[in-house]
Amino acid sequence: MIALRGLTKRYGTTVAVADLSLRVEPGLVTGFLGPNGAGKSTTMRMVVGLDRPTAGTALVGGRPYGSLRHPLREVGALLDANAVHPGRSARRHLLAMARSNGIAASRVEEVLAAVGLAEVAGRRAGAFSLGMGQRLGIAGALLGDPGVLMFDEPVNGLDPEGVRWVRELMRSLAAEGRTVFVSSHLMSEMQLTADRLVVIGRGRLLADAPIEEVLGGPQERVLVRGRDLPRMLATLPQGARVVGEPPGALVLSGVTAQQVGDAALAAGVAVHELTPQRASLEQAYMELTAGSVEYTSGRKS
Ligand SMILES: Nc1ncnc2c1ncn2[C@@H]1O[C@H](COP(=O)(O)OP(=O)(O)OP(=O)(O)O)[C@@H](O)[C@H]1O
Repeated sequence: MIALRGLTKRYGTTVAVADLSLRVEPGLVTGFLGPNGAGKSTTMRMVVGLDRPTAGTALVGGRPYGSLRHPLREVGALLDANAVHPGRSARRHLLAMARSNGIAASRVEEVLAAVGLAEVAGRRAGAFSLGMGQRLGIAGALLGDPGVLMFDEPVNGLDPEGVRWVRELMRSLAAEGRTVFVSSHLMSEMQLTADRLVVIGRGRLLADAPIEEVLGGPQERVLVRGRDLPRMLATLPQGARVVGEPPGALVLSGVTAQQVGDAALAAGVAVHELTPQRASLEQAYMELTAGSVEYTSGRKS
């Protein structure tokens, strides 16, 4: 578990992280979201002792990172995939990390195979592609078989197969009972991967909840396309509302797809499409962070 209490970081007059208190629980994938500059990387860096909090605490398994004897066995982190000596091979890089943390050299071969780098492990890390660098960073995080894992933008630069691999890896690490804390700007990917979400903006906590709650619960919308839709509206149950009118269709809330289908049948209206629509995380995220975006393009929409 990761526990933050009143965690605060200032750089001069910039408040990067402001009084953040939360727990990242084991057995779940917790997504960490926020606009550029929101303070995600700074928060993660403080958890692993790379930055000193101005105030507050960050604990891993109940202890400060600095007091862990073999930190890589407690918490693995992918924070900056470029933080590898470019002249070193992937294998030598991992062997050096293993040695300093009392980890068996055989584990290096295991993680190289797990991330798909076994065949290129002898090559200079400096010649790696962005995606290979990410895989090497993930290998480093997994090296000590830790109970807590943090990944800052792990799918950055990965191809679709790699993105899917990361998703499955996160899910399986959580299923093994580990704590998985992962930041990303890819909302569609987070929607598929995370159980819980922590959203911050300008260093402050905006949401800390199960993903379903952030998405606004199970109230579905239903898109219906067909002929004579206005005729059908009269037969819908009470509570049904039209919330959108894309060309040739209606978007309804307050009813299920089944109720809409039944109402259409009762009204003798031909239906060409009937689709339940879930709120997208992107939409929910945009609404949550609307007031906290630091860097915006000039265009207003
Ligand atoms: N070493 C530093 N010196 C001064 N300011 C810093 C430093 N590191 C981060 N900041 C500032 O702290 C704020 C938070 O930055 P941080 O990198 O943690 O955000 P982030 O949420 O990870 O952003 P992104 O999504 O763009 O990676 C920003 O305003 C940033 O400019």
